[in-house]
Amino acid sequence: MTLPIFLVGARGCGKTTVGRALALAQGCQFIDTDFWLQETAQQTIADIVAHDGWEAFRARETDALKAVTAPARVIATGGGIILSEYNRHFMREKGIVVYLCAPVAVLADRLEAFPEEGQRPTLTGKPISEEVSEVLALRDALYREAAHHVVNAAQLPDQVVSDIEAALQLARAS
Ligand SMILES: Nc1ncnc2c1ncn2[C@@H]1O[C@H](COP(=O)(O)OP(=O)(O)OP(=O)(O)O)[C@@H](O)[C@H]1O
Ligand SMILES: O=C(O)C1=C[C@@H](O)[C@@H](O)[C@H](O)C1
Ligand SMILES: [Mg+2]
Repeated sequence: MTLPIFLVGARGCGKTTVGRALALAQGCQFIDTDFWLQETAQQTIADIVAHDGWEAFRARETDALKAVTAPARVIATGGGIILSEYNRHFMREKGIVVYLCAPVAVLADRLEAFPEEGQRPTLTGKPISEEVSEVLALRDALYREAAHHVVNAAQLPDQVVSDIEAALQLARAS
């Protein structure tokens, strides 16, 4: 049985982008909790948060995580999935968790270029660079706590995929 691979990390670290490429390289199915949740709800995340609040969104996110978890899948998660202790333990128990780690400046540049506000409503009400810095400072330790592997996500997507595959291979061999 091939364990599911969960990609975690900040908004803009490339979980969706790298996840698609990794799934292709591994011959696995690709699933994204944000996409699954929005499709199932027939609403954007911004609409869910505006109508029901962040707490309701977080509950739906845990439901999405549980629903999409299956063998032979690469699962791109939402940036805040690690806020829940339940989710952190669930991912570590059920599969292999990879933290795509990138510095604030790289994340902020990507999010400024591709804001996708329907999927990424503001978390703090502050400008992007300030928000990324503040949120990453709070979450970095949680991404690391959840992760079996940490990779440098500031590289080109193909290089990030190669680094993940190398980490998985090394772990399998040891
Ligand atoms: N390694 C990379 N190099 C250059 N650009 C990238 C890389 N990874 C992602 N990007 C770009 O950054 C933007 C955000 O990437 P992506 O949507 O994959 O991030 P994410 O981690 O899934 O974010 P979220 O947590 O909001 O779902 C995209 O427009 C993508 O093209
Ligand atoms: O970092 C976050 O808290 C979020 C990231 C996105 O992937 C979405 O899951 C949502 O906008 C929340
Ligand atoms: Mg994504």
